[in-house]
Amino acid sequence: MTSEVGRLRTVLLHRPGAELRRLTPRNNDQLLFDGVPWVARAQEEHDAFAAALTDRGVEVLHLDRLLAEVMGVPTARSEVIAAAVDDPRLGATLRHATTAHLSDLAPEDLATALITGVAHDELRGGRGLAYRLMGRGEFVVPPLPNLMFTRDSSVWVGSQVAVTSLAMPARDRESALTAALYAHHPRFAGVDQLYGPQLEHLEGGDVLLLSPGVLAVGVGERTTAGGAERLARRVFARGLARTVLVVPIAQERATMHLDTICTMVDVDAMVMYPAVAGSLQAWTVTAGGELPDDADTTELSVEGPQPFLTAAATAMGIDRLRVIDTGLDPVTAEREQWDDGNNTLALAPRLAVAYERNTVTNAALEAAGIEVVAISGSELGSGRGGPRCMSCPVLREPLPG
Ligand SMILES: NC(=[NH2+])NCCC[C@H](N)C(=O)O
Repeated sequence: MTSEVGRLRTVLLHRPGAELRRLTPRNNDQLLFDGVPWVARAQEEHDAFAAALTDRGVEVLHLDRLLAEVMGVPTARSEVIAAAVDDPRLGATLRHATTAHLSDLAPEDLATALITGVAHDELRGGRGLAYRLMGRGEFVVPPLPNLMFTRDSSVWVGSQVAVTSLAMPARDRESALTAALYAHHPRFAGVDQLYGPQLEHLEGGDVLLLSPGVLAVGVGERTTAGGAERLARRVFARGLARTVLVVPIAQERATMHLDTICTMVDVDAMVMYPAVAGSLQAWTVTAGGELPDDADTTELSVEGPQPFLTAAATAMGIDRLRVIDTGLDPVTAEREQWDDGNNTLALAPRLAVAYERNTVTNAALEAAGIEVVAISGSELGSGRGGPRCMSCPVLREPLPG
């Protein structure tokens, strides 16, 4: 995969399940939701999203199904169980009981438990001090309600996949699941892994494939400069890119990832939040010398900063990157940015999935010649993620020419 807009062939989604039923007004902030979604409706919305993709010829892979399939593989099981109990809250006795509980589960039930979490009263054989002191509403293994944002836990560059290292404690275990999937599922046999969960923080929502050979990586609340640096070294050494634009973004919830501010909708066009369009800067990172065998020691050349739009056009070898604004006036723009108006998923050049609620932005896209496939996201949106966050493209057709 070398672009954000080549015709989408295969995508990894996760239909939200019982893990969303774990959200309460007491835990939703910590679990990174802005409310308590109506789960059945969120599932309907997600089904409609998946149908919009399959109707247009996209193969949809489901993370939970692949995970259930891979939970029959002993090494995959032990890796994800180890990650689930690697939690200092547990202590040795509870860790042991939890390991035993999970190890006894059939593949499908294990996959469910890893995603939905294990509540205090669901643990068979729970005992010991940590267990007895734990409140009834607490989780021995916390749920993963953000798993539906498959964009963040892995990202493909070319034919390789980067299993990411998620920054927020509520999400860091997600990449243990994607790591197991890519390492052990026959569907991904032979795929090289470009990154790993123990490395510097890096999330897929911050990685944009601007054009073949050119990546933009947002650095802010989630991805660190260290993460961007390691990814850059690795993509250069493996010949997957020649330029990485490192783009600092405000460290706040509204702009948690670069893809909350801008996404590609055509080979030379982005939808972008106008409040930042003028001030966004980029550091241009390229390989600084010979490419050694050990990717992590590649010299880097760092230039800039420069206005992002200028740096991007230069790196992409085009005169100008066209920008379509989110909203029209600043208030509408702020509202539609918050509701993921910028977070579109391109199915092909000039064809993108967007939330229907962002009517002003969608009209601007249509006026600019971008066909919008509108989906509803009233419940899905409470997790603050749109069509791009909810999808991990696995295969796109190369761009013509
Ligand atoms: N690529 C994205 N913009 N992902 C959105 C993730 C939303 C999720 N609730 C979080 O806070 O992590």
